[in-house]
Amino acid sequence: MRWSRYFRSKEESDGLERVEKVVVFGGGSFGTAMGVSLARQNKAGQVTMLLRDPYLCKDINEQHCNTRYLKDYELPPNVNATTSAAEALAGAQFAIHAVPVQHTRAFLQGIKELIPPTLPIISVSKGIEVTSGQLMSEVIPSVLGKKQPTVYLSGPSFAKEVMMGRPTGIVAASKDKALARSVQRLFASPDMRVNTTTDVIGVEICGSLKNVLAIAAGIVEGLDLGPNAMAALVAQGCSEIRWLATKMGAKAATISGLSGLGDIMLTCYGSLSRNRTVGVRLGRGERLPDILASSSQVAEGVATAAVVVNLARKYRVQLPVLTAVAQVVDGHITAEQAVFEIMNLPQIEERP
Ligand SMILES: NC(=O)c1ccc[n+]([C@@H]2O[C@H](COP(=O)([O-])OP(=O)(O)OC[C@H]3O[C@@H](n4cnc5c(N)ncnc54)[C@H](O)[C@@H]3O)[C@@H](O)[C@H]2O)c1
Ligand SMILES: O=P(O)(O)OC[C@H](O)CO
Repeated sequence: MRWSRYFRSKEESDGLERVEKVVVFGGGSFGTAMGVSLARQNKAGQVTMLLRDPYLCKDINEQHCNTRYLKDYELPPNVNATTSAAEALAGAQFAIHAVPVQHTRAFLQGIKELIPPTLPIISVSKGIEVTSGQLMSEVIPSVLGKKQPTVYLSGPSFAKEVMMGRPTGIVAASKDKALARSVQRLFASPDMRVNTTTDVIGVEICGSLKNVLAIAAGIVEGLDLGPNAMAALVAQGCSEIRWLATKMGAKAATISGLSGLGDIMLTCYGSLSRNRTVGVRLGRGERLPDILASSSQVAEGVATAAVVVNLARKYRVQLPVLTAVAQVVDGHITAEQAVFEIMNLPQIEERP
């Protein structure tokens, strides 16, 4: 028997019963994209997005378009939106959490009384909370309780590519292997492959730090330093992420997998990356407040960069590239000064 037929028959034998409803927290580009991915396959009878903006709700419900974040794409008819958490959560069997990390705690605290304790939360948010230094796998349980089922989705996945139905590979990380497999079956499609892992820390720290490295990659692009410099920078950044992630308990397979190397390559080299774009504009001399004010979309690496400095200190790891991003983002040094300082660090032996 061909392996593909074997695995297909196995999946079909224990396939997920069709999900009647999925709620999406956060009606931005990725929450929309992942909800649409389910709605298109009719894997979820109804996808309801919980938004704050009643006007955007109206556009989604009447024009079938997320006119603010994905205006060029039509939404399937089984995607709707509401500003009512009670309405959004009613009957939902999974929740996709796509609210930016820095706003997650307040958001969840505002609706936690309405969230059933057995509702699986599938977090797609990538970053580290500045106020606590916590990953999403710490923030969500700290608000909803440690028994709330949670899965953390990460990997090389631009929202627009998902909306276009282009092949995408991601990782579903959970300590609950059966839950990770359920989420794998929920999102798996001819357009989306979903690996599973129990290495939640590894998936989360890689997904968070790659955003910081992408800002550095953008700076190299913005300064027009060329492909040699870009390759050297990304390689150094990969080492720094490996050193820190390993110290934090990440598995090597995760670091070299989709949520690590895969997402690093996509975000550092992919022009769709918001984090990379922030770096490009910093490299061209724009001020960070002007850059952030000009976009309605989040670049999680800007906030996460500040936390990297504390993590480097806590785990006693030298992270010259990742910490330089924090200094540029804070305005302590310019992009040019960051490059000068890194290039003039002592010449060293390659570290494992
Ligand atoms: N866009 C992508 O390609 C992509 C891919 C993978 C993962 N992600 C991650 O998904 C998360 C969401 O990113 P996005 O791209 O959808 O962001 P976005 O900027 O497109 O949208 C953010 C959404 O969060 C909402 N929001 C902001 N502050 C809020 C608050 N205080 N309370 C409630 N809602 C609030 C906004 O209204 C908006 O709907 C991020 O952590 C991002 O790193 C994004
Ligand atoms: O646009 P970015 O930089 O937030 O990256 C989006 C996704 O995380 C890519 O995997």
